[in-house]
Amino acid sequence: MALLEVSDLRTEFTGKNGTVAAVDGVSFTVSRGEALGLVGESGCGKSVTALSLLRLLPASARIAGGSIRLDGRDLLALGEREIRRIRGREVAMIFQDPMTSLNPIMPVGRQIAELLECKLHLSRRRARLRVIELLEMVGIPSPTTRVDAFAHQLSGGMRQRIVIAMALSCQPKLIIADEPTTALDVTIQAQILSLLRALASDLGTALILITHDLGVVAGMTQRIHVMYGGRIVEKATTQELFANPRMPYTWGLLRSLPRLDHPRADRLTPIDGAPPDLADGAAGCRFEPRCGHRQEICGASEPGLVSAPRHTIAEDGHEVRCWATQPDGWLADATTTAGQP
Ligand SMILES: Nc1ncnc2c1ncn2[C@@H]1O[C@H](COP(=O)(O)OP(=O)(O)OP(=O)(O)O)[C@@H](O)[C@H]1O
Repeated sequence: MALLEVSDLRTEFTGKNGTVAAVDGVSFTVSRGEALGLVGESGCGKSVTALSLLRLLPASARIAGGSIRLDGRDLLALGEREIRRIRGREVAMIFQDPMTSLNPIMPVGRQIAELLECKLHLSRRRARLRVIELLEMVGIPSPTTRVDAFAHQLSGGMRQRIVIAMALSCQPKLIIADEPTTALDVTIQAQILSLLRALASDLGTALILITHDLGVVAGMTQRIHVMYGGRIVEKATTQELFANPRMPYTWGLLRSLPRLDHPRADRLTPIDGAPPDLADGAAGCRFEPRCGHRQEICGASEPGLVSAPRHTIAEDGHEVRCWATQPDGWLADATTTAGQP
């Protein structure tokens, strides 16, 4: 049994202009200790998917369908007290801006200690000692001093290390990291990502890494799911996705990545057009208006997420939502468009 099983999840926002499904029919699993990347442009539904998992949605949103199972337990059926027990203790979240997770008027160490006292029932003294160990583990220099620092006295990278220590403090089974390094300098980003990867893998913690940047998940995850317009449009192992991407949207994401073999910045090609307006309820493939390979059927009806044809891929389990690259599609054999600006 997978650690996390998300099935046909649908999360809707209701506002003045009616109801839109920000997450629409999303299904995926995460195994124990596995790292999964959830990738796509801004607004494609990555964060809403993550917030749905822990039922941390804003008041204007609701989970309208599907199921979320953690270790076999249906998280959507739990009461508020029970889901609160799961947060932090079994599933922890790391957000983009560490300041959203840290209390500015409480020493950082005390914030982690409170979690340990409340969730693991450690005494105040034992919690403080454990916090110092955790700060050491995430590479905070002089942890016995820094334990009493306030968030504003630390750099952005140090704050994110504190947030990682907080996420790991109760030894959760799963960490969801939503753009954990976007707010940091590039050099610090790499340090924080490798720290997160090393700690999660040492401790056997599963990880869902959410990012708009395929480059970030390349070295961090075993599998990648690409999202577009509230849907998953491609699923594959990380190696397979980079070797044999099948969906034109994924090709676009890959073309917009800097590459060492194409050092000139002008070789980067952003994807033309804007993400879809989820309110317009178009019948076809959601990427159709921006796709350079579209044909009539693409605007008329939406393809399902199906296994890619075996002769064009190296691995089973590779799924794609695209008329063009399905077995009898007009790009059924095209595999080289990827990353070839
Ligand atoms: N507070 C909100 N009110 C109304 N609609 C929202 C709200 N938050 C998100 N949405 C809708 O959900 C969609 C998905 O948003 P989400 O934040 O999950 O995207 P994302 O892929 O995580 O992008 P980003 O990286 O910018 O956070 C948005 O395009 C928008 O339509």
